Amino acid sequence: MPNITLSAVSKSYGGGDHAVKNLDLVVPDGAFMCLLGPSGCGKTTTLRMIAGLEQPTGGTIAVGDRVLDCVERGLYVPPEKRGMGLVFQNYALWPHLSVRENVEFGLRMRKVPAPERRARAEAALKMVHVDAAMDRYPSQLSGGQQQRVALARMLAVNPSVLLLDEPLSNLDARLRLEMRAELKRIHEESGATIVFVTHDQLEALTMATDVAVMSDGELQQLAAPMDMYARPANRFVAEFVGSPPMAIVDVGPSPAGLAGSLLRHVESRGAPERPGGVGIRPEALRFGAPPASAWREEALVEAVLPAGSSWTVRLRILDAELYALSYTPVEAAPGDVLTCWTDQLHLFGADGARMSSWDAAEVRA
Ligand SMILES: Nc1ncnc2c1ncn2[C@@H]1O[C@H](COP(=O)(O)OP(=O)(O)OP(=O)(O)O)[C@@H](O)[C@H]1O
Repeated sequence: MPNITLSAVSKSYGGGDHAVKNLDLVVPDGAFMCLLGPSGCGKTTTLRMIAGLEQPTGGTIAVGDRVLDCVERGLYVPPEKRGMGLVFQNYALWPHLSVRENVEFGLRMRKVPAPERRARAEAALKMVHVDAAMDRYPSQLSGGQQQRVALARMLAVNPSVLLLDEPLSNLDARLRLEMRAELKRIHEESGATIVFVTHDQLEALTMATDVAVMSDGELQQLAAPMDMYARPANRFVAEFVGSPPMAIVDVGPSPAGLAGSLLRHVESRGAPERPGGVGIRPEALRFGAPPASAWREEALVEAVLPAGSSWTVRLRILDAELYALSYTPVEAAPGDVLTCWTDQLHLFGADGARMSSWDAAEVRA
């Protein structure tokens, strides 16, 4: 299936505020795209518009050359004619049908002959590893198994586009982890295009090939997950993606303390413009002997929080409190003073946008 293209898509409910504003988005064929953002940012509305469950109030949605929605031309293709599979947060399995019958249901509706139906249902259940429970009823399955059956039901129909709205939200932490790996495998094996809605940045980073971050109905950044993590396009994305989040130090008109120290450093490193904010990821804050090009300061250790495989350290640096995240043991105690440094600073302009000229300057340096 070709790309899904949203052009200047808007949606307002009942003439109120826009849930989605002027959205331009291309979902490439075969992509695993996550729509990521906080509650109410418009991601579910976007997914429902792609599915045809909501009609946009402005713009165009197309798959390749086939226009599915065009507000200007009064064009709208209903969900059942879009050839897309849907799984929503509250997946409903028929309680009186066995697992196999549940998966065959959609195929029966499409009048697929019985032997083929059976074979496709079994193949889909194998793909999600629930084939051993084929003759059980939903009430005899765990939540995770039920979730997989819902996925199998969708996969059996063989859609080239899968639309998933927080499908892992009812699962416990261990199952979520397992299902992330499963979904990634299913994506690779099926070759389907997946659009996945989540507010969980870890889910987006671990599974997606492309992440679209939304806020307040608007697209903030569209990028491959690790590119987004390394080079967030603006302060919103920088603070939303990453845990613990990036600290962004405001640089006012007469910066003192930590802001002053950071500003002096970036100016000495040839920052092309004066930033409005300087961001530091906790794991980019290091201890010990810094390289000559790094920013450095003395830091007072306030607390050390070991968590098995990582150590979070709360530091006071000049007038500010920052968190450092280390994946090697931190042998320090409250009251100790350490030299901390980083060579990975993120600069944002007064408007909050990333100063990519700084990234380029850093690469040259
Ligand atoms: N049927 C509706 N009628 C009126 N307003 C709606 C409707 N559906 C969504 N909205 C509003 O549109 C905005 C976007 O909602 P949407 O559900 O798309 O966000 P979301 O990012 O998916 O949030 P969540 O993660 O909480 O589901 C919100 O302000 C919401 O209140």
